[in-house]
Amino acid sequence: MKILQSIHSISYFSKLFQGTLLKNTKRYLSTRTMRYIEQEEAISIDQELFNDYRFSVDQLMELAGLSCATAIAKTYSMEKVGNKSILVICGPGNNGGDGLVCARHLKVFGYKPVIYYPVRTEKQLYNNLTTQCTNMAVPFLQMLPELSTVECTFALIVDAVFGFSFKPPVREAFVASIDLMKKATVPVVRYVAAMRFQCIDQSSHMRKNVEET
Ligand SMILES: NC(=O)C1=CN([C@@H]2O[C@H](COP(=O)(O)OP(=O)(O)OC[C@H]3O[C@@H](n4cnc5c(N)ncnc54)[C@H](OP(=O)(O)O)[C@@H]3O)[C@@H](O)[C@H]2O)[C@@H](O)CC1
Repeated sequence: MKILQSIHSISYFSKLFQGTLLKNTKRYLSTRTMRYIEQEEAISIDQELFNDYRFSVDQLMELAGLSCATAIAKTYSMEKVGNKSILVICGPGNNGGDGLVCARHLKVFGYKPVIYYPVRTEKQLYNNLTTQCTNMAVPFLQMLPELSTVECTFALIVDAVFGFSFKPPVREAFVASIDLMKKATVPVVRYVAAMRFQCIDQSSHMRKNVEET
């Protein structure tokens, strides 16, 4: 599960978009060539943001979701997406929260996000985020759509399932979602891609890493 273990904290991206460079991040930005960072590095960047810079989870999550939605809008224009929807698959943790924020901003941008959020964690933060989506008419699916439905209904999938707290193996509730993303021919967007303002689609890289799960 290399790609999941190395998924960046979105808070990291947030800093980029806010033009703030923290000490732990400078070493990742020394050249224009970006790379994946490992799970522990992502955690330490987040710790720095929380402890030294006193950011709150809500703040970072908002920036994370907005950054991801912005990256999607830059990569997949409304013309490219056409009349199709965007499937946002959310996990039970903060990465899933990032996905909920991303969906809300996609809606504001004029896209048609649809959320699949199979395991809801009872926390005020997530409850608020789901309420915001509901009130903004972003639909929540009760069931994961079939692959054939995904192919004809959705322009892309946003993978907001796991972040750096993922521990293999994937539990039953998310096996079908991971499997769907492996099989789908529509692009699968991961947060890691936001860094370069381009999204990882069904490239061999992404596919290879997903298959490592
Ligand atoms: N730090 C921050 O505040 C911010 C972080 N940000 C983002 O959040 C990400 C880190 O967030 P996170 O720590 O909540 O972890 P994340 O991986 O999203 O979810 C953990 C959940 O998944 C579950 N789970 C684990 N393994 C599993 C498995 N095999 N199969 C099934 N379930 C499994 C696990 O369950 P548990 O093990 O606790 O029972 C728990 O419920 C980070 O990468 C970045 O994207 C931004 O929002 C900015 C603010």
